[in-house]
Amino acid sequence: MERKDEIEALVEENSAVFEDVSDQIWGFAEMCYQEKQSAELQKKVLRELGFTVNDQIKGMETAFIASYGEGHPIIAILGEYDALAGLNQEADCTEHKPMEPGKPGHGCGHNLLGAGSMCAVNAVKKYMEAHNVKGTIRYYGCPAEEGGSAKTFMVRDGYFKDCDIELSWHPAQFNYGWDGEDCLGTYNILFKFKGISAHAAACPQLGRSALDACELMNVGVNYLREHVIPEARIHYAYLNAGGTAPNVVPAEAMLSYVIRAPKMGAMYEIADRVIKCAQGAAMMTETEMSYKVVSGTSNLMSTKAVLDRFNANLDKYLPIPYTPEELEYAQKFKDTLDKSDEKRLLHCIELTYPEKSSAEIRAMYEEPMANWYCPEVGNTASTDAGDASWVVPGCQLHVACYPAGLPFHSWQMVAMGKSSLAKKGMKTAAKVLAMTALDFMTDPALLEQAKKDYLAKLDGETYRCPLPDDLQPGDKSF
Ligand SMILES: Nc1ccc(C(=O)N[C@@H](CCC(=O)O)C(=O)O)cc1
Repeated sequence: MERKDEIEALVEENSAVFEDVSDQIWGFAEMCYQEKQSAELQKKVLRELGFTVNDQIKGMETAFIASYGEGHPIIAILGEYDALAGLNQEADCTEHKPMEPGKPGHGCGHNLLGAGSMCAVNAVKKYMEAHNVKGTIRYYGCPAEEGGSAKTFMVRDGYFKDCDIELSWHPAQFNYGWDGEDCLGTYNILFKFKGISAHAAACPQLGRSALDACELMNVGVNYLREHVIPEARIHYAYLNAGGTAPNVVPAEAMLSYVIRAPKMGAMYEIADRVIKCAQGAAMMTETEMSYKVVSGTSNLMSTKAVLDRFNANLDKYLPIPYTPEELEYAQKFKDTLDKSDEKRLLHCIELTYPEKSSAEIRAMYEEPMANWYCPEVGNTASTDAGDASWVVPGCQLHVACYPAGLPFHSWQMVAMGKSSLAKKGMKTAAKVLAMTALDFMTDPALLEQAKKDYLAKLDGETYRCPLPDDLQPGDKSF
């Protein structure tokens, strides 16, 4: 049997357990570093399948590394399983309908993400056993992708040091290996202002408002936005607005800023300018300002040889065999979307299929699911898998689990997370990941090429970890 068919069979025959893991994690919906049940379930399943589990990962109770085999090549497949705040939603429901309002939900498909990667390492293990393949396959159980940058800590603390290749995937709206060009590095800084409280009517002249300082900082940053590269993003939230009483001058207030840019150098420069806005605001209001970096991720450095293998293997498993019912289901969710994104999506298809007429492009766009290869451009996102890609040759795969245009971090994405359609995407991802892992495990020349491509991509740059040396995972105390 061809390897492609053998992997297909291994994924399909063993998929029930991973579909169940995905559904259970969807239900747990645990956030940033609190993924206790999600991690326990995955460790239990992987141990039962014959993997050795190391869960003594520095500072992270919900991280672990499961491995099978020994020696090089060591291939890492990364998994995530954290949920997002406030996105709770009833499964399969085409209207926004929280089951428990305010509770978290899997709005970025991480229930499928971790389970799909587990499904891939299991298929690789079974293939290695059957064909006596030498090497090591690992599953990296990575918590807190959403704002916790767990992988960045794992890179900083040396957990990727001996890997030869790292592979990841993300549930998506299109099918493609990600070249990482529109991936942005992130830097999360907390700003604290200390003022002096006073009676706001009796002695306002004695008060110094920390809230005013925050507002002036935000105004300063609003002006700054015009003078940074257009790809940059600067977003913020109030963590403490200084209280709820207008008649008390707020003595303390706090902001959380996330600065993003496609190149790390540009990101650090913009961060320095944001800090200047904070200093200026403190000077204007005679308050004291301090700041702390609490998380950070690097842009994705896709290795060409890995990207090419992802796309070649994706081609082997597309189109995904959806049933008419699944396509009808997808269309119902597609109908809930804002049409204003249409131009960008049509443009993505045009770029990939320049030989097609505009009527053909439109017809492809109108399909309920994008069941073909097409890189999505302009959907800028960040990921802590970026840090892994700076230290090990690797890449991130995208497989459609949702219709084109369905936004990440939306109630629709939560609603579709348990569907058979999304699970077909998960299984397709597992097949492509497993095939790609085996390509690198069994072909030394290809592995060598990946190392060359990785160095070429770095082009002499070295990795600078965006996290302070002494920062602990999940520590947002300030
Ligand atoms: N292939 C993808 C990878 C990451 C994301 C994503 O939404 N990431 C979050 C998390 C960012 C972080 O790492 O802190 C974001 O951009 O806000 C989306 C698609």
